[in-house]
Amino acid sequence: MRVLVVTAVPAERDAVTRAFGGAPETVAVQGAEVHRRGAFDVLAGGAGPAAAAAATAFALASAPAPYGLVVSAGIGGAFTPLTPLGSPVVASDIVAADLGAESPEGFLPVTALGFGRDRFAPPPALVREVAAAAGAAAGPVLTVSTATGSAERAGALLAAHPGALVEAMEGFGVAEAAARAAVPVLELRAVSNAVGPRDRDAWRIGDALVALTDAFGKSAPVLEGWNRHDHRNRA
Ligand SMILES: O=C(O)c1cccc(C(=O)CC[C@H]2O[C@@H](n3cnc4c(=O)[nH]cnc43)[C@H](O)[C@@H]2O)c1
Repeated sequence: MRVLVVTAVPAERDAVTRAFGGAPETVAVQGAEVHRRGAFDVLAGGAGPAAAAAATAFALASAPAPYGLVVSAGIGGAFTPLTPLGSPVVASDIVAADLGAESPEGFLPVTALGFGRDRFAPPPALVREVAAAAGAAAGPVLTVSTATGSAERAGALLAAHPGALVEAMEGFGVAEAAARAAVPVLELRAVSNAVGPRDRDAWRIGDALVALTDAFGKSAPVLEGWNRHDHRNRA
């Protein structure tokens, strides 16, 4: 089965392809470049949910053979010390954390406004298998358009989304595009920083990219072998 992996930046894309060894083949697609290695096509689609959705939609629509799975991958910020720097996290839910409206009573998700959707659920059995293979924690991963930079904002996000493990900026965009193509989605992140007061010097991007490579190396057989029609893979 073919797997499309979408990252934000080339450094994350290269961390993913390193997991498969050797040099990837480079294939031009509309608006981007896919790095192909075996069953995996890896694409740096840009930062933020809009760029991620556009890149994923183009890649899905222009693929010569259909993809069976789309994975949003990269580094991310952790809400809790339970997922320390350099640890992998797989999303049980991909949540649009700031898509909605403010109100005097707090944040209202877009669904409370009567339209759209605010989350996607990857196949639970796939989440379990990837978490076990990669040694990853599983839990909600938030998609934000603005990276959190204060303790107040971190607290507000956790109040609105209890149990959130990580925030990043692309998962929900990738998931929207995948859903429209009726392809299952997964999000796999490696923790580069703690969510809270902005301290870019404290980000451990190198360690997170190494962890991302390791997580993909361990998950690749599960991802490649995933078959959503196989009864063993159902929730
Ligand atoms: O400067 C570099 O070498 C470098 C290498 C790889 C990645 C980066 C990024 O800046 C990636 C941006 C990407 O990371 C996600 N991210 C990471 N931490 C957070 C966070 O605390 N809040 C939100 N997003 C985060 C996000 O998906 C960005 O698109 C730099």
